[in-house]
Amino acid sequence: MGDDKNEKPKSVEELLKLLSTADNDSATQQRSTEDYKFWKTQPVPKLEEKIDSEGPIDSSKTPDDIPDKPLPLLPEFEWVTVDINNSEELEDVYQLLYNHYVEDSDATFRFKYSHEFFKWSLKPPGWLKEWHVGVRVKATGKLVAFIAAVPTHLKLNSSGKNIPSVEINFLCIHKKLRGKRLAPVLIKEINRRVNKRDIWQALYTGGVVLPSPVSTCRYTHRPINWSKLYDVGFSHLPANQTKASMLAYYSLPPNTKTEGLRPMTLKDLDATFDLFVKFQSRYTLVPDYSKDEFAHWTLGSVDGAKSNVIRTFVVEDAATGKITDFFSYYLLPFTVLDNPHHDELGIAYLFYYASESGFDTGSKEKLDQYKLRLKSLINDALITAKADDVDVFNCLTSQDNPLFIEECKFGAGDGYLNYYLFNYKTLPIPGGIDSKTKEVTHSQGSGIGVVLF
Ligand SMILES: CCCCCCCCCCCCCC(=O)SCCNC(=O)CCNC(=O)[C@H](O)C(C)(C)COP(=O)(O)OP(=O)(O)OC[C@H]1O[C@@H](n2cnc3c(N)ncnc32)[C@H](O)[C@@H]1OP(=O)(O)O
Repeated sequence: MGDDKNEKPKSVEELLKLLSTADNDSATQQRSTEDYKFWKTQPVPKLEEKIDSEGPIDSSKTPDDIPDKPLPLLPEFEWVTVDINNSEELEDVYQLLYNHYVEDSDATFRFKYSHEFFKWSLKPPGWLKEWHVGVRVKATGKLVAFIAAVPTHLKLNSSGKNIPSVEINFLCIHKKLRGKRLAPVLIKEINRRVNKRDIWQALYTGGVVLPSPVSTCRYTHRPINWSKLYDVGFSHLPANQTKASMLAYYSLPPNTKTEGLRPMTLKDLDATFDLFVKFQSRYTLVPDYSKDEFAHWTLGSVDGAKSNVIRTFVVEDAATGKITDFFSYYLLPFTVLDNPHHDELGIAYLFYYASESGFDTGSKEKLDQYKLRLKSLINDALITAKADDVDVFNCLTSQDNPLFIEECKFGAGDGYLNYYLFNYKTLPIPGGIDSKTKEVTHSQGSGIGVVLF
């Protein structure tokens, strides 16, 4: 965690880094597109390319041009469509990801995806079963690889283009099958299935540097339960501090401060959606959600049942009844292995938010007012997250996050997240960090207005 240079982040940070940066080292950085055996064959911009115009890279195909059958696998494996409505099949995905997705080198922490988390992230409105693609061992039925697409529309506010797309996520191969070029086969298969539905663009993120990121954001972390983070080895005690001083520094008031703050309900949907749509125009790359999609992503379900994965709060003006602000975050804990005191770490990730105070930030005075409002809202998010047993609150340098990161005591981590568009060229989008030093640019936000898991 970067709030103190003396802290030496260990396993949790390492885990996030694996998810977010993987081989973000200088050796990888120096690869040219020609070194990417698979990616150099795909419709993505080259690393060396200077982009001067925006638009699809290959727009020559129709669904009829796309093969009806997947590429062949080795005879002992078979393609499957995973039915996540079937609890046994969902459990297969859970087990594959739990055991093989991302792990720190000590195997101390693992992402604790839940069935509910998968249902939320893999079943937004318009989801298709055939886009949950697996590879099973024919003899045993064991699921050994997975990749998923969910439908979305992306909007590039730079050009006003609306792009029917998918988000690709949860690419995972069993550890024993790594390095065997199965990933390109999975990517081609999900591409085939998506193309068959006449969709030709995709958004995906990753730590790996591939041809070619449209933006790069950095992870930042805000300790909430510092002593627990210290106990499990996430936070370290800086030489010039005491445990008491660290606890005092990260302590939070018991109650939220914003007047009219309360959990969002279905009856807030119309007003919150309008606020969101208007607010999102400040970023370059945003999801163009329908109201149904927005309801799914902010409420989890529209049947009134409390979600265990997504929290959304609105601010209602007492005098006018108007929704003036909202924020949301999702919960994705870590399992802590082999620790005598703790078996779980509560983790929240900032998701979407909006504030009327962001509509006019033209003057310094207005910008300062907006920054103050953001600080106050995010502090309240930390307080509500604490009540949900969250131990650390993470956010990227996407959206306007750099405007409150320092003020709200988030520390810059080692993890970077690259954003990619498949089959679409666009000018580079600022990711809230300096392109050379990679430090958070506190004076301005980023152009990335979309959040993936
Ligand atoms: C229009 C619709 C389009 C749809 C498709 C849009 C594109 C979607 C793209 C996918 C977005 C996924 C978003 C997420 O889910 S990001 C999460 C990725 N998953 C993990 O990190 C989990 C743990 N790791 C694994 O399970 C494996 O290591 C994976 C599966 C990642 C690679 O397996 P393995 O280690 O056994 O490798 P290989 O021998 O089979 O294959 C090597 C080739 O694969 C390229 N590689 C490695 N990692 C990634 C990566 N994260 N994105 C894209 N490509 C990647 C690599 O550069 C090399 O190509 P090239 O260097 O030779 O060229």
